[in-house]
Amino acid sequence: MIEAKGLTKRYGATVAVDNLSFEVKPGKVTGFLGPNGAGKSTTMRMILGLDTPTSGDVRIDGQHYRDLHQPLTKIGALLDAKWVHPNRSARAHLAWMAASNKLPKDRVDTVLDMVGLSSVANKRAGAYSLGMSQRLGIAGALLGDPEILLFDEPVNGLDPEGIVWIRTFMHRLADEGRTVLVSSHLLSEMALTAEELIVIGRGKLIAQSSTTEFVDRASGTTVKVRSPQLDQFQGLLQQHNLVTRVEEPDDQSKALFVEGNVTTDQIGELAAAQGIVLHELTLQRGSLEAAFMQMTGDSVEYHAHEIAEVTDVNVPALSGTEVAAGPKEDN
Ligand SMILES: Nc1ncnc2c1ncn2[C@@H]1O[C@H](COP(=O)(O)OP(=O)(O)OP(=O)(O)O)[C@@H](O)[C@H]1O
Repeated sequence: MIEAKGLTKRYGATVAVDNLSFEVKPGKVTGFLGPNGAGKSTTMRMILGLDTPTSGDVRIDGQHYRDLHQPLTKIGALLDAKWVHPNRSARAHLAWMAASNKLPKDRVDTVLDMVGLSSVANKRAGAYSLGMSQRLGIAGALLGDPEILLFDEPVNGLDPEGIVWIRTFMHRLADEGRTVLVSSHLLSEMALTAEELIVIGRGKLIAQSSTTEFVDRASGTTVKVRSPQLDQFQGLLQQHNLVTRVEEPDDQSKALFVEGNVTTDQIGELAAAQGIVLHELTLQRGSLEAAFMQMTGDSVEYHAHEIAEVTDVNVPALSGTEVAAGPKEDN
């Protein structure tokens, strides 16, 4: 488990991470979400002892990174996929990492096989595509067979096949009981990958919950109903003070949507009590994008009009499936 308490990092006047407390538990993929500059990488660097907190604390199974006996056997990380000498082969790079951490040599071939790089293991890493480099970075993280894994933006720049591979791989690692923390600003991808979420904006915690709870809490649920007695049923639901709307998509029959976080059980029982025939009864969840916008809606309005005075949590608006990036300050 990773546990952060009041974690804070300042760079001069910039507060990169602001009194952040969270827990990352084993057996699940936890998504670490936030726009560019939110403080995700800084937090990961502090977990790994690469940056020192200005105040607060982060521990790995109760210990600071610096106090771990053989750190790579406890926690592995992919922070920067291009952090490999370009003239070294993947095998040589991993062999060097294994030797410098006193890890058994045979782990090199094991992890190359796990990430599907065995057939290109002797090629120069400098000639690798971004997808191959990400796989090599993941192999390095797995070298010590650690219980805890950190991946900073592992799917950035990957093609759809690479994205699906990484998603499936993360799920496998979590199913093996490992603690997996993955940062990303690709919300639609995180909705598929992460069971748990830690959402931050401007260094502060916005939410920590399961992905489902985050989406349901922020954007609510709707029940979709299709029925040959739709008008009659709509009237009945309105008598129960339920908010409904009817939609008629081109390719499907008319459907009724019941708002207000009602359950399919409630709607099904109302229909049964009146002998209404149902052809469909489905719970519809909002998207993670919609939830994120809802959670940060006030800030977005504020952002649009008074950007110069923003001092509190303020996550910029979203564009497509990504959290929009504000101008990043120089490091
Ligand atoms: N070494 C540094 N010196 C000064 N400022 C820094 C330094 N590292 C990070 N920052 C600033 O701290 C803030 C958080 O940056 P960080 O890279 O942790 O965010 P992030 O959420 O990982 O963003 P991205 O998605 O772009 O990787 C930003 O304002 C950034 O400019």
